[in-house]
Amino acid sequence: MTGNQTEPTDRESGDWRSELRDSLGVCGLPDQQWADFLAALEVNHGSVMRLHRRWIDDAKLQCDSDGLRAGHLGPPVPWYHGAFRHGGTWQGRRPADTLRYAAGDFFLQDAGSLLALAACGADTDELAGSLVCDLCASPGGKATALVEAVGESGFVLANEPIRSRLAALEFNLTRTGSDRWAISQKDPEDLASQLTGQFDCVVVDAPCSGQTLVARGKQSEGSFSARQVRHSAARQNRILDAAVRLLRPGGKLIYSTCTFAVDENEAQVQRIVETTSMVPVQLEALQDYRSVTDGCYRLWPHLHDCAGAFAARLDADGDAMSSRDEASPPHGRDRFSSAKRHKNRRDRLRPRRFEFDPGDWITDDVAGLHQRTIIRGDVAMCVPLEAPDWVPLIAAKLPELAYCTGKTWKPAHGLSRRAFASVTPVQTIQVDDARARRYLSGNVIDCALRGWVVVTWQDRPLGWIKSNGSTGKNHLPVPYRLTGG
Ligand SMILES: C[S@@+](CC[C@H](N)C(=O)[O-])C[C@H]1O[C@@H](n2cnc3c(N)ncnc32)[C@H](O)[C@@H]1O
Repeated sequence: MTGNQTEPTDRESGDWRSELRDSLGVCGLPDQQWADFLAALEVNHGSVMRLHRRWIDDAKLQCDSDGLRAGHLGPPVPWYHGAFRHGGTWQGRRPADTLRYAAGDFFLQDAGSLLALAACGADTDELAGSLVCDLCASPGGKATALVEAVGESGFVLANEPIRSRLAALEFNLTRTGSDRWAISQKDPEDLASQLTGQFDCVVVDAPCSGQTLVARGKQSEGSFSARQVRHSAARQNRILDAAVRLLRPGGKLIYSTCTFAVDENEAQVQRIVETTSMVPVQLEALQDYRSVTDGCYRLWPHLHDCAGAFAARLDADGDAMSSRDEASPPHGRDRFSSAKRHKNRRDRLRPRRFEFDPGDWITDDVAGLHQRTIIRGDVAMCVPLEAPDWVPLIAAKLPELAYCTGKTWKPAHGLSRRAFASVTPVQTIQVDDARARRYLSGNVIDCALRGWVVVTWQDRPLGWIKSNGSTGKNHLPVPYRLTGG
């Protein structure tokens, strides 16, 4: 795409601007905004920092001022509590090179992607204790916020059908420090057949023509073509129909895209309203971003300093859904019968005794108290006891507990990161900034302890070392290391 701006009257065939203008349909911009919109489309708006909820005061959802403001956080993102602009560097470094980022204090994402999270109340207590499905989850910009939002009594199933995208999702979920998640790799229709009527909230951040991503070089001009829009809309129809089936009566559906085309946005919502008992929800907090269709919200690059975004909120009419689902078994264990039939034979769900002793690494009795442990091949994973029965049967990946090399079991990196939540390490070593940076760069660090030790920085767990009483060998997996020096 070139930087040339085109007048609204330019309609020669094949021009991406006219295709874009056509695709906006009823959401078309007034002529006087068109040039600004086109110019803003080509600007890279940069990412914002979404703070982990543990750094936001629970009672008032006020930003914890401990060092965050001093680190030169910019203005807050108006549509999402706890997200801030940062102006390119923070604490003199790129945000992704800071110790706070390595420790999981914040995530970096486009401000527009926070619109969908605001629509489901992920920045409030609305989702606390909920069972949430993120149906199109990788790389996890939304799933990580959802995991934080459901807290210690909820659970998130992060589904991503494309295998090659699971690693990024797992990486980001591990950074949350929570064990209240599982990853599935299912086609949405298959998932809906297995888990009909289970979820309090389903988030569909749908694959789309990606018209907002052109400035970031992630999408070509082809994303503006009517053909591409039609192709995406057809896929969205299928995903949305599956999403509705996954909802329990009274549950909420969040639909979002990163495209402008009305056929992928408002028209999808309209279709769902007309063909199901879902009801659009007007959200007081998002009134400034209302679109032409009830329950729909938009951000524009020239108005809101972000790539642009669409989000909608629809709630399931409890009564209508109950009668629709009368033929289905009630909410509860029976629902999982079909999933149970497909029980994964690789799982050893309740090993008679561990082939390793997690008590060498953590003080909690992982087996008996809070977790079910599942061993698949060389990896031991865990599920909170209160999570639904179907979780191990559906999950492609779960929070890791340990892994085996040769005959030796070693603690998984994810276990060290959960030192915030369910896990208490037997041994920790507190390090200052310089040693933290050395550790996060993959180096050994001095340590007078022996055995497995969690390295902590400002009380935040960073990862494991195995120490011989003088030197701690670095066990931080490469993807979690800092690259900025
Ligand atoms: C817009 S991205 C999701 C971004 C993610 N929610 C986040 O916030 O980081 C859409 C995702 O949907 C996945 N996807 C592709 N086809 C799909 C399908 N048929 N059903 C569900 N998800 C699909 C893509 O692989 C991609 O990871």
